[in-house]
Amino acid sequence: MRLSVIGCGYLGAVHAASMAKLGHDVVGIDVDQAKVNELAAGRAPFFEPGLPELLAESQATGRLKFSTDLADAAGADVHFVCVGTPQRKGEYAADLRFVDAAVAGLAPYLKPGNIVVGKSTVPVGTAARLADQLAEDAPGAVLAWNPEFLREGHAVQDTLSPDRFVYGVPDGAAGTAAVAALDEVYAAPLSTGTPRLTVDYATAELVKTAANSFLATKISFINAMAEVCEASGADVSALADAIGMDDRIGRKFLNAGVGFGGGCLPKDIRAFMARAGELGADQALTFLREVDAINMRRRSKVVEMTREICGGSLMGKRVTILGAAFKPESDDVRDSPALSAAAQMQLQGATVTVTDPEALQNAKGRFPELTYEPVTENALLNAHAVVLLTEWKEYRNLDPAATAALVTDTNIIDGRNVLDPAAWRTAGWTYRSMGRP
Ligand SMILES: NC(=O)c1ccc[n+]([C@@H]2O[C@H](COP(=O)([O-])OP(=O)(O)OC[C@H]3O[C@@H](n4cnc5c(N)ncnc54)[C@H](O)[C@@H]3O)[C@@H](O)[C@H]2O)c1
Ligand SMILES: O=c1ccn([C@@H]2O[C@H](COP(=O)(O)OP(=O)(O)O[C@H]3O[C@H](CO)[C@@H](O)[C@H](O)[C@H]3O)[C@@H](O)[C@H]2O)c(=O)[nH]1
Repeated sequence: MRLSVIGCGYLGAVHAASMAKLGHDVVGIDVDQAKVNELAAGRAPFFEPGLPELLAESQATGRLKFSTDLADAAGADVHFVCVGTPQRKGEYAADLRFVDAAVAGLAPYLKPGNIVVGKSTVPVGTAARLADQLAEDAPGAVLAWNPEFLREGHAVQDTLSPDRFVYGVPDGAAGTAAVAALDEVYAAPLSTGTPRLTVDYATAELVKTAANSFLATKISFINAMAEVCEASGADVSALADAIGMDDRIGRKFLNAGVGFGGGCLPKDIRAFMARAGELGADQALTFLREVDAINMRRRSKVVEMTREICGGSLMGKRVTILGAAFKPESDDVRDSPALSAAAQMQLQGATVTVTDPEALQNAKGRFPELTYEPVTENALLNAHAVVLLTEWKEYRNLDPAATAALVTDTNIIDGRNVLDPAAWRTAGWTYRSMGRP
């Protein structure tokens, strides 16, 4: 099939390359010329394991092209909308300008029977509004909403072998046509038995925001337990292991620490609260306000712990932060707990050096006031405190004795509960973690 993918960021670039891998002819469109140049040259404009190989492979077949000109999307049968829906400045609500612009820009190039497929995460009600707009601007084109559940760091695998497909489609013949088109696009993964659910627009939109809200709630639940563990001397990791053995609960997403960040969970729970308010259902989601508050408290908590381990003040202290990305295997620093805590420490008078294997360039753009050092050993030199905030493998595998030889004071805070407390203490470190004694 001929496909277009509008918006080639973390979602769209992986989607475009993966669809070409499935055998489709794909054109990826983005307004960012630098990003398109990189992609067109076969290079990934961000770090995502497996994406460079996929880009090279798909481009060698001639089935994957990139452009900044929406006119190049003309001729495609199915158009995927993958543009950003960030949090609006100073508000909780999602900024839908990019989605609106993408759909409006696409309309003149659509032919009757073309399918426009929204993949961006949007507030419930957006698809119905866009379908009305398309009915006027591009009669005969059909809108579907097909939310995406990929995780950064696993994006290629999640796209090619998802847990499920969710199709939000209109009633009647238009819906049948949209389902048939999406089934053809995803024929290969569907043939392996991947479940596929066909629902209305509102349900499809809500499946996505509900899933992210559930994941955020699970993380904040365990972080709330970590607060109680900190007050009582219990061990949150042992607690998570024990409750996670109950199949009804499950161990995944019960890792306590500095909390969740990224371009999805924080903004999605906020946009969901804002939308529920507009719908008069805000009471239903007041718990998400608490989920957000618990999460933000963890960032302040790690700053407080660093202050304590440094003797009560950060003034004049050298602090090394291990990790800048919001999670390992990603260079994404959007709403990164690590950088947020680092900036708070710097404001309290510390000289903060941040290291990360992939995210330093992005981090510099967001927090130019911090010091960045790509080589872990150099970043550790003469530190008064080391704070692990993104659990990259190389930080999990640090040798406590060798690390002790680099620093001024052997103080470490494990903000992701991934180090072995006994090994670090034996090597002479004052070791503290979040929710573990
Ligand atoms: N990142 C993820 O892991 C992930 C997973 C599932 C869903 N989502 C959702 O997918 C959407 C995109 O997220 P992302 O992380 O890829 O964002 P991103 O910021 O990395 O990418 C968005 C891209 O859209 C481009 N763009 C903006 N307006 C455009 C227009 N009018 N025409 C063409 N391109 C345009 C931008 O230049 C940018 O490259 C969001 O709604 C997000 O919530 C993201
Ligand atoms: O037990 C855990 C698990 C995760 N995290 C943190 O939670 C954040 C989000 O992690 P993850 O969900 O793995 O990353 P994303 O790539 O943001 O993926 C989420 O957001 C995407 C965009 O909507 C969805 O598609 C995915 O399904 C959803 O998992 C990160 O900061 C993690 O460090 C924890 O603190 N504890």
